[in-house]
Amino acid sequence: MTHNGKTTNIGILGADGRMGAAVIRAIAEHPNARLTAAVTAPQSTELGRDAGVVSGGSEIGVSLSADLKSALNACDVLIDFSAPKAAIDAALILAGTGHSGRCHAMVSGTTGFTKTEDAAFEAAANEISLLRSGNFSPGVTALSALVELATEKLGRGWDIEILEMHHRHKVDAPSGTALLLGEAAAKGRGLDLSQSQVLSREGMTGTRRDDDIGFATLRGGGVVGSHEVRLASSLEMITLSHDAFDRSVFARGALSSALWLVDQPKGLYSMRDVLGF
Ligand SMILES: NC(=O)C1=CN([C@@H]2O[C@H](COP(=O)(O)OP(=O)(O)OC[C@H]3O[C@@H](n4cnc5c(N)ncnc54)[C@H](OP(=O)(O)O)[C@@H]3O)[C@@H](O)[C@H]2O)C=CC1
Ligand SMILES: O=C(O)C1=N[C@H](C(=O)O)C[C@H](O)C1
Repeated sequence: MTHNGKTTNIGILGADGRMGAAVIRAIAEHPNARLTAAVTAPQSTELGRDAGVVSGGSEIGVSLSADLKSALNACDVLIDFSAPKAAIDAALILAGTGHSGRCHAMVSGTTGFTKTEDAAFEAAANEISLLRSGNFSPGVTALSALVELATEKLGRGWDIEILEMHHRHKVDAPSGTALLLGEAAAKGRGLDLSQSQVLSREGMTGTRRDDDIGFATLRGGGVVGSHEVRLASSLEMITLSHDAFDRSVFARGALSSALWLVDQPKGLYSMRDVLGF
């Protein structure tokens, strides 16, 4: 992907988290991106420290701060890997009439939103350029297109089940990626995911309904992110799967998305728009 040689100023929300650190490292390696703001939670013990050092690299002259409004005056685009409340607060400030700062674009990878929170967050896209994805890896973006194609072509008679495994520190389930793949499967089959999803199973569940889309969640160790979509008929089964080996794959995808988004008009975008799937 080309970036027409200009330098884009980037702010990161969730700067001292696992993904925040990975994004800061990715920015440091990119010739057309510059970190200009690093925001974390008010209670963080890292406040005031240099963002480059906190991310495990060398000093870059940007201190970690809890001042989101100042950060939004210092960047062209905000990359968010934090928590649902923090992400929604940032989107509301950006979209609000009181915001006159330079930033009018936000890339968000935060997961774990309720349906109500999803709607509140995405409403910001009426005023700003907002790109969100449950997974910024090119591989998962391709996988979601493959899942949609397979479920569309195979049609009924193939049961859809989605399995995910993540590290022991993850706080939400099912993962944003599992839900994204569920949306793709539902779209291909012509279903509404909110009507079809079975997010977990326990006890006397009864038999499976034809249009169920089942989810299963595993947590353990340092697993970066593994997903499987199983399509099972009575005679055979297809397994479409993806494994992320390193968080840098998400960080680089989010950064490419941010460099793409700054040139887009306001609206809601996904990784599939960035990669042309
Ligand atoms: N879409 C994708 O490709 C990917 C998405 N994710 C998602 O990104 C999110 C973050 O993941 P990860 O980095 O592993 O989690 P971490 O817990 O390591 O990081 C989250 C960071 O956000 C900070 N934070 C919390 N509240 C606020 C706030 N109000 N303002 C500013 N910062 C805040 C936390 O600070 P503190 O610790 O002090 O609370 C922490 O530094 C999760 O939702 C995860 O699912 C993760 C990987 C890839
Ligand atoms: O929390 C994580 O780590 C990840 N979260 C995202 C998700 O919820 O799918 C993406 C990735 O799988 C890692």
